[in-house]
Amino acid sequence: MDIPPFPDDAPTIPIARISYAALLAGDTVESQKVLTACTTDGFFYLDMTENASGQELLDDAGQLHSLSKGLFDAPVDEKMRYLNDRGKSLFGYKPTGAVAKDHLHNITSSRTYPPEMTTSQPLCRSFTQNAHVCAQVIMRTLARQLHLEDEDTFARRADFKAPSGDHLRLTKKSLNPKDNDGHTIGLASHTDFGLVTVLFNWLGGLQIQSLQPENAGQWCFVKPLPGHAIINLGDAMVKFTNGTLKSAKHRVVPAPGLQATVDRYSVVYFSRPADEAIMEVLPPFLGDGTVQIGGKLGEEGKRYTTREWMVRRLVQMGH
Ligand SMILES: O=C(O)CCC(=O)C(=O)O
Ligand SMILES: [Fe+2]
Repeated sequence: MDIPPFPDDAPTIPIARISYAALLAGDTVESQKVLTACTTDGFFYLDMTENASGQELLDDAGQLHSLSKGLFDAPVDEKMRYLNDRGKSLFGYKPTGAVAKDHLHNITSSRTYPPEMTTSQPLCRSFTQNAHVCAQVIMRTLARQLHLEDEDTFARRADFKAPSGDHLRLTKKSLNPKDNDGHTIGLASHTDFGLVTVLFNWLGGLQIQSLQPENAGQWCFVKPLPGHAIINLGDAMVKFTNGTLKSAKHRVVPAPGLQATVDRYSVVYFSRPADEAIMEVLPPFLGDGTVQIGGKLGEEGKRYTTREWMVRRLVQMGH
């Protein structure tokens, strides 16, 4: 891939670098790094190059990157045929496109996707399957590190075969010279809603807020690292653990330096609890019974299923 270099002088955050192969092997030092990352920055790099399923995920992400270029280059009226049903569904075309795990794997009935997407179904299936496994490996690692009796406490709530809001999202952001003014935000500050997000991008632009004393609170870039995915947790993990784990705020701004002159794509898998899973603090985190974190909905006292909760979050975010 021919992309301009990430500039040396752009402020970056040195998030942890963790080996996927080591997590799969149950390495305790690497596993501890996951828990530390998920209680501090909320983001970490996962090295995908040392094991077969990681490498496959990396290769599939590269192919989806190429596929994205074709999909987004289609004329607008062609793309509008696959328009997302705003406010009702996550899937279909909008300036960002998304494909449901459930549609790809015949878990629920599908919708119309562009022909390129249909012919690439094996690729999308393989990517979503491997990304789901990766998300569950992170969830099991966290459960073990938190000394939960059941290491599937989180992962079980993300049963692959159960209908859920899990999806693959392909995004493209084109250069708009007037955006490159140092102020424009491509994707406003937000936290992801779900369990674990597995992100691949090739250009800078993603930012999180620094925790380093010398520049605390400053938005700094998460510089893309070849061969690595970027992993972060969503609000469902915060809710389940009563605030023990963190879903960090992040945003996307134009890529720094010369990188701003080329189109920016990202390939993301969002894992979420199954639609029917109850969004509540799990017993090991109840402590003296005080719910620390009510989510962002002021929902104290009401039990929502994940589907209800996600719909409310979508409305809240103006989707
Ligand atoms: O494009 C990126 O690097 C991040 C995208 C993101 O945060 C999101 O889609 O939720
Ligand atoms: Fe996000």
